[in-house]
This record gives sequence, C-alpha cells and structure tokens, in this order.
Amino acid sequence: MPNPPAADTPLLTVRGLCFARNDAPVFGPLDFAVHAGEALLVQGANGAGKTTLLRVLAGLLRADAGGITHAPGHDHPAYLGHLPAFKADLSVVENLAFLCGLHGQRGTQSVEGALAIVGLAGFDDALARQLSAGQKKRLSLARLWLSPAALWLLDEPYANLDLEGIELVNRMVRAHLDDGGAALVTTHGAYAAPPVRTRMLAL
Ligand SMILES: Nc1ncnc2c1ncn2[C@@H]1O[C@H](COP(=O)(O)OP(=O)(O)OP(=O)(O)O)[C@@H](O)[C@H]1O
Repeated sequence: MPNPPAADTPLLTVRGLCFARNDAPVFGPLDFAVHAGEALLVQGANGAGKTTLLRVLAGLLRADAGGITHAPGHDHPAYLGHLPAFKADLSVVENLAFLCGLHGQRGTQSVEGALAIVGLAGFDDALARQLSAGQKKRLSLARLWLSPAALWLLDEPYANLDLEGIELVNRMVRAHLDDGGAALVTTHGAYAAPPVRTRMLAL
C-alpha cells in the first residue's frame, strides 16, 4: 500500500455529492470523509442507492454535482462489486496474475498467500467458471487482499458467503484498517458489521 496520508488528512472526502437518473434523485447531497483506520458502513433499503454510490466513488459512474477528493497518491480505490470481474476461461492463478499486472499488487503479499487466506488453497488451476458463487466471492476477496489500494469499496461483501466467510471478510477489514487502510462497506443491516471503528452513512 502507498504511504498512508497524514493522520488529519482523509483518504476520501465527499462534498455535496448528488446522483440522479432521468432527473429523479438517487442520492445526495452527501457530505462525508473517511480517514485511515476507519470503516464507513453504508446502510439503506433495497434501491436506496448504495451500489450507485460505490460505483460513483469507484469512478464507474459520473456524479451530477459535488466533488470527490482522494488523498495524494490514493486516487485508485479497490472496488468489490456484486459481480465477480474474472475471465471465465482463465484459471484462478491466471486471473489473479492478470489483475495484479493490470492494477498493481501489494508488495508484501503473494498470490499463493492470498489464496490460502481466503480458503482457496489447492484451487490454483481451477477455471473461474468452475467455481461456486461463494468461491468466486472468495477469489474476489483474494484480489482485494492483493490490491495496493488503501481505500476499499465493498458492495455487499458478505453476499454468498457462509459464516466462516463472513468472519473472513471481517478479519480482512480489520487487518486492512490496522495497516492504515480504510473501507466503505454497504449492507442491508448491521448483521455483519466488521468489528472495527465504524461510522454509519444512511441512504
Ligand atoms: N442501470 C440502471 N438503470 C436505471 N436505473 C437503475 C440502474 N441501476 C440502478 N437503478 C436504480 O437506481 C436506484 C438505486 O439502485 P442501487 O442499485 O444503487 O440501490 P442499492 O441500495 O444498492 O439496492 P440493493 O440493496 O437492492 O442492492 C434504484 O431505484 C434502481 O432501480
């Protein structure tokens, strides 16, 4: 991960952020900041705009108004979306190597180590399309673990995971925050909030 910003500099600052579809507001104006060592839990009912907000913060959708400021050197957050972003006919290891080549890799982590952490040791040569939904989510978590980004944008990270997988996500978030990172996490409820310093953003 790049050097964390000074303690008083947020990793992410959002001011007056608004998003509309066909002139109907989806969310906003929103104002918040996320500092290193902090998790922001984005809560809201189905359709409240949680996924839309994370896609705007990931740079995949353009906001209608307002500003998003990243700390210097931290303008590429890691985004864990609903759908796994893997090449179906590449193996588990090939997918991770490809994505690390494209987006960079956290210096201290190895592909093998990340697969062991997420419970996919021994799946190196399995094709991505042969994985179950939960195994695909675990592969996405391995990619997240390998990412050099300090800011994690996690959209429903608990979906498709068993109880052990939910604890895995919480362990990963805690370790990432301890390491000077930060995370935005969407969830329908507080049923699986990570056990870390957490603030709420209700949509
Ligand atoms: N591609 C799209 N085209 C048009 N409208 C969309 C599109 N994606 C989402 N919407 C609408 O935008 C609103 C916000 O959707 P979004 O997916 O951000 O909600 P959410 O809070 O993540 O919901 P959920 O909890 O069901 O995942 C909803 O009313 C939805 O119908």
